[in-house]
Amino acid sequence: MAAANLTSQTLRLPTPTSLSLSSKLPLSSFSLPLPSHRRRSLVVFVSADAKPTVLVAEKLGEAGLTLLKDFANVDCSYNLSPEELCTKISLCDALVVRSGTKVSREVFESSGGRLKVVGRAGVGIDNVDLAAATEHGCLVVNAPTANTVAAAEHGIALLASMARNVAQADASIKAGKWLRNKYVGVSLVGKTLAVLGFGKVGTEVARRAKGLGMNVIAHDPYAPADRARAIGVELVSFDDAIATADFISLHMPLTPATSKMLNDETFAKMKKGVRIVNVARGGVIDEDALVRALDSGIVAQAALDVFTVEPPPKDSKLVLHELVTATPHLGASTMEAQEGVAIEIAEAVVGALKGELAATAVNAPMVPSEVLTELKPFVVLAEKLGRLAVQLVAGGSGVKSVKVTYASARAPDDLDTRLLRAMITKGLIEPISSVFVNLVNADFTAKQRGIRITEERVILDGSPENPLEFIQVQIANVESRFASAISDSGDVTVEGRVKDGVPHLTKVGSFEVDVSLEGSIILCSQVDQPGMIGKVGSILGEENVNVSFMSVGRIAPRKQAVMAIGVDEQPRKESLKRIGDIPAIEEFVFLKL
Ligand SMILES: NC(=O)C1=CN([C@@H]2O[C@H](COP(=O)(O)OP(=O)(O)OC[C@H]3O[C@@H](n4cnc5c(N)ncnc54)[C@H](O)[C@@H]3O)[C@@H](O)[C@H]2O)C=CC1
Ligand SMILES: O=C(O)C(=O)COP(=O)(O)O
Repeated sequence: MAAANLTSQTLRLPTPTSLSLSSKLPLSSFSLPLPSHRRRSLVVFVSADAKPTVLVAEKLGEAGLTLLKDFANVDCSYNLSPEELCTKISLCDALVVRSGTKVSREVFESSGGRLKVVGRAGVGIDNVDLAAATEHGCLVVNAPTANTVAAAEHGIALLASMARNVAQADASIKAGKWLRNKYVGVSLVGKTLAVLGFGKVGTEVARRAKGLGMNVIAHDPYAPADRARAIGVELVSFDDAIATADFISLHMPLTPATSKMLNDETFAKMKKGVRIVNVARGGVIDEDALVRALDSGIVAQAALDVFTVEPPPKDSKLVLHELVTATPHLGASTMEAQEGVAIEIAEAVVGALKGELAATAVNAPMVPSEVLTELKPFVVLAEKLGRLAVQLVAGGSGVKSVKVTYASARAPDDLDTRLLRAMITKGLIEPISSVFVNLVNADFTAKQRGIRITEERVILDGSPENPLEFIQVQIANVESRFASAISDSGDVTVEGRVKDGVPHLTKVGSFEVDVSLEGSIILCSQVDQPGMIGKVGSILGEENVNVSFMSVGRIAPRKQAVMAIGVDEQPRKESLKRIGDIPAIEEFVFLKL
């Protein structure tokens, strides 16, 4: 996830002797104990009571449909027009598509915030507007592995049938002809195949092509050379690949960087008579330039499964070209792949609707479940610290600059802070807006609201058993509703730790306190003196407000102090006024968690 407005740095400090170690919680799933009126999972926000509705907009294998139906109301509506999709989507929590449905910005806008998961039953997500999905807090998941072999096999099928003119010869014999001289082909053995895009499909194509006796080279700026070497493939530059190859097979995703990678200029650098296979995306080739290259003889033949516009126009020069073998985007269309993809996507969509973090998330960080289990109490702490900090800011002072400090005995690489940062952002933004923030849209929402979050790591000495010792949230350049919350650095500051699995507030401004972060909190500031706890406690008792925790932090005996009181119920306005009226109390604030 892009985090353009984030910076981080690392400091090393000794471990404070007073630190208590938090215990690990045994957790089977990831649902956060938020207040019941806003009980939401981290990733998606589907009401626990109602069965979610999943719109399946393209044909999906039966096994996947069964999995979806076990959990949700499933509406299978194929061939919807863009307008029909926009109308239906406002009634759906999840949408499942293949490559034939454009999930545009209008779809997210039309959903009215209800659409929380888009499942792409396949690999390529170029038909989904990922930026719009992220802006709308909608998780996008795909099924990245189940159709790899099918796509690779189709690539090999196209390669071999193109080389031997199978499709053209078949059409000719069916037209009553017997043209043995016209359809003399070329051999594959000993020829050089350049695989462009050495990912899952590209690797499987390379492996199979080697089995056919081809010399395989590959170009992929991001692929590790040792993975290529392991199957006897040499990684080369793009120019070397296209200049050397007798056959070129395309396997990169369609992105702004790969769009029209094959164009007049690059065709001109190819070996005359090269043959091209495309089972990736039509848009990686400039199709008009390919027609020109076929006509001029630079490209001897092309075998295409994918097109810039699908289906291509009936009079497409490319499809009708006699040197072109074409199939209607069949790469993933085997019985086995479709069953596998359907199961893979149904599991991902159901998991996401249940609030689990998806392993195949495209627009959110993937957090392994063991990391989640360990981080869970800190995730709760992070959100609550964000909530407390923002409520301490006086109205009118805009939150623009937030510094988060994570203190841990672990090495920086061992602590993934994306989840914590997202939850702090959620805590900071939700109390002051109507926006729901989740892991998908947290960084985007912060950036959009002009909030710059900087992260700092403090590396503690000592046992790295726990992921974190404390988290501190500081909001700079703001006034506070509670002056004592301003620390020596001039920032609104709150700090918390996890104790026995429960998040605690342990610092407000420069005052050390200790109150568990359950229910709500009253903070009072006064000059330390006997009887204060009793006075406040008895007012709350008379008002039938249950106190869960009380703690006083002070500079020194009988000097300035902050009293933190955890309460289970929200006190009435009058009760709070009575507390404020206690003569020794200089200021007080009620904070909802
Ligand atoms: N025709 C069909 O039915 C199917 C098509 N596909 C398409 O095949 C493509 C590859 O799929 P997978 O191998 O599963 O994805 P993948 O993500 O495993 O591999 C893609 C590879 O392309 C590389 N790449 C990115 N930019 C590149 C560039 N500028 N030049 C060269 N390589 C670049 C990446 O580093 C990555 O290794 C995708 O576009 C996908 O949509 C996949 C399955 C079926
Ligand atoms: O998985 C991919 O990227 C594909 O291109 C397969 O597309 P499909 O699901 O068959 O429409």
